[in-house]
Amino acid sequence: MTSQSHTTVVVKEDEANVINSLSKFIEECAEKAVKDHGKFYLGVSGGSLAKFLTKGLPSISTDWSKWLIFFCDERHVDFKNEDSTYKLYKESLLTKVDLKDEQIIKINPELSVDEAATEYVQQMKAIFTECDWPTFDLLLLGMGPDGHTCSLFPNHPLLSEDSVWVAPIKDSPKPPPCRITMTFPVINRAQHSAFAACGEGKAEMLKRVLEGDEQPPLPAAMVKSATVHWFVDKSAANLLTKFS
Ligand SMILES: O=C(O)[C@H](O)[C@@H](O)[C@H](O)[C@H](O)COP(=O)(O)O
Repeated sequence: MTSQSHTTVVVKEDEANVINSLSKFIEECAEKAVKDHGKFYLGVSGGSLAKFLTKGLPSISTDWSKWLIFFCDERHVDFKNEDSTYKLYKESLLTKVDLKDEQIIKINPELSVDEAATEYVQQMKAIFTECDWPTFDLLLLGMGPDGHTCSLFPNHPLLSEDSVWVAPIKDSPKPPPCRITMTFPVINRAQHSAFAACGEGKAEMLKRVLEGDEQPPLPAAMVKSATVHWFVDKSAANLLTKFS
C-alpha cells in the first residue's frame, strides 16, 4: 500500500486541553463518517488513552447509536480483571453515554489467545463484509515509552505481519503478556489515526517518533493512515523542534 500519509501535531497546554481537542476531533470524525456511510467505525486503545476518552467523550454531541467500537488491541484477560481494557470502557464510558454494550466489539477471553484473535477477525468480517481489509474511520492510539502502539512492540515479528487483520501476541513486554492486536495493514488503511500522549515521560520517545528517522522505524512511527493526528501536551512536546 503506497498511499500518502499526512501528519499533524497539536500541542496543548495540559492534559485537560489535550482531552478537549481530541474529543472535538473525534466528534467531527463521527459526524463526517455518519454523513458519509451511516456509521462511525472506531478503534480504541487502552492505557492512558482510555482514561482520556472516558473523561472527554461524555461531553461530545453525537448520535451514539451509529457508533461501532473495536479494540486496536486488547489484553487477553477475563472481563473482571483490572487489566481488561473493555472493563475500563464498560465501567467508565458505557455508564455515561447512550452506547449499548453490543456496540463494543469484544474479544472472547474464554478462548485461547490464538483462537480469540481468529474469532475477533470473524466478528470484524461480519461487519466489514466483502472487504479484503477493514476500513476504520478513526483509530485512537497510544504510544508507549518504548515507542510501541497497539500491542505492536519494537523489533517484534508482528511489525511485519501483513496477512491477518488481528494477531495474537503472547510475549508482550508490557504486561499482561497475552493480547490481541490489529496489524499494520489494518491500521494503515484507516482514514484517520489519532494519538494522544501526555507527560514528560513521553517526550524522549515523541521526539524520536516525530523527528527521528530511525531504522528499523519505531512502531508508532510506522502508523501511516491517510491522516495521523497527534494530540500532545507541552510536557510531552518539550523536546520537539519542528512542532510547537
Ligand atoms: O492496552 C494497551 O496497553 C494499549 O493499547 C497500549 O498500546 C497503550 O496505548 C500504550 O501502552 C500507551 O499506554 P500509556 O499511554 O498508558 O503509556
